[in-house]
Amino acid sequence: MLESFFKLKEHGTDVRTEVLAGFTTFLTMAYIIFVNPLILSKTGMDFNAVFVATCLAAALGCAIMGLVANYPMALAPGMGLNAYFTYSVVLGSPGVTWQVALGAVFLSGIIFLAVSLFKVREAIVNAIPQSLKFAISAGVGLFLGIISLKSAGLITGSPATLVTLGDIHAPSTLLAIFGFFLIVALEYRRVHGSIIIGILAVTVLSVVLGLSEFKGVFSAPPSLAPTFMQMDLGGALNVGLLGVVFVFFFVDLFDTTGTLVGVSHRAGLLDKDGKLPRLKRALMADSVAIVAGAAMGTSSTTAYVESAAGTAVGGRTGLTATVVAILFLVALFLAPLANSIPPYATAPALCYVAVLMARGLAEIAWDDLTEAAPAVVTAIAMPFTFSIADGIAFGFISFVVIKLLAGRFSDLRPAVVIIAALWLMKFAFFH
Ligand SMILES: Nc1ncnc2[nH]cnc12
Repeated sequence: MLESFFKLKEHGTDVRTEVLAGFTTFLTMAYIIFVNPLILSKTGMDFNAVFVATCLAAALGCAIMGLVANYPMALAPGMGLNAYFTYSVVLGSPGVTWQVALGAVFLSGIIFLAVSLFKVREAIVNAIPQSLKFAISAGVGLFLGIISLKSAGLITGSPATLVTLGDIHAPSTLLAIFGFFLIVALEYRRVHGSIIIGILAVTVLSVVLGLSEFKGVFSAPPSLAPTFMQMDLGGALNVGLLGVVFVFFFVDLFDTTGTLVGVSHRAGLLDKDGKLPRLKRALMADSVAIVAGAAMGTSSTTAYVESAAGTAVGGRTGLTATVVAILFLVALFLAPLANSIPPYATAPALCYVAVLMARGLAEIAWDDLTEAAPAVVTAIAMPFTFSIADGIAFGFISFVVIKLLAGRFSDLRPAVVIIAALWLMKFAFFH
């Protein structure tokens, strides 16, 4: 039955390989069930409810990806947008509650669903300059980088220089540094689950040193009630939040499309035209999980680059993603373990994901100043304004201005000029 449903033989794989691939991918991305609740609960959201929402949104996204799209790609609430949700949308904007932010995620998911079903998606993706696409993902990496350094205690605020070196003798900071080196070393040696091993190693040392409390491993799944159906759609429809909805939609569109195509390319799943044959279904898996995730209580779900770990050990079909979905359901029983993990144990994982995402910088056309300058502006503005949205805005505006000044009018697609003009108006009238 599995054979015919997932067309295993046709893809040159078997049940054993697919199950192994599912376990491998799950282990590389399971850190999100600990990291996501820690980040989102800073907004006042209930930690345990976010933990449950994270597991369920990931399980739903993976199940649709596996059973409907038949791809070995896993999904979960994405790093980057969870930080944007917390630090920029809720903590950074007076009056915006986490309920309103969830409403914005929900709306972005509906737009994503509509755009994926109709042909608009390709038009949008094709209209955005390559260098800005890579700069956005690299900038999100740098944004995660500054957050990780802050939560590790490695940097701190300074009235004279804005940021400065933190207390590098603090035991928690030293543990975070150790965790990062451990993850990089294990990853270099191709140990599966290196990120989760790093998080757990720091947690165990922290408990042994008496810095944090161990609250157990297993329990019945906690209640979802504190965040379930709490989103405020009316609040999110406020004109001042249109930019936020746009950023959730826009970043996820590039994040997911880029990841799906990148991982599929490496796994040999693209057709002879370099396209993903069932991309529409794959994007549907993501948009449904975004909408359901917002209703349950988490920021946007996205396709995970970590899926490459599973395809590297032979995962080729939706059975891999289905196994990941089942494992996320099993993870619902790990709430006490999630509650035992201190922020400085997840900081190394954030920093490692920053390393992965910064890779986009290599793809920028460095020899063309009119491409490189806006790309660098985009990427560095994200950590320094502490906002993915401002980074995107700076990127589009500087791209248009620089191309105009250089007389390179043919490089300017109407969509890019319109987006730049809208951001400029927002800065002029709403900031
Ligand atoms: N935003 C993201 N995009 C792709 N893969 C990820 N893994 C964790 N966060 C991710």
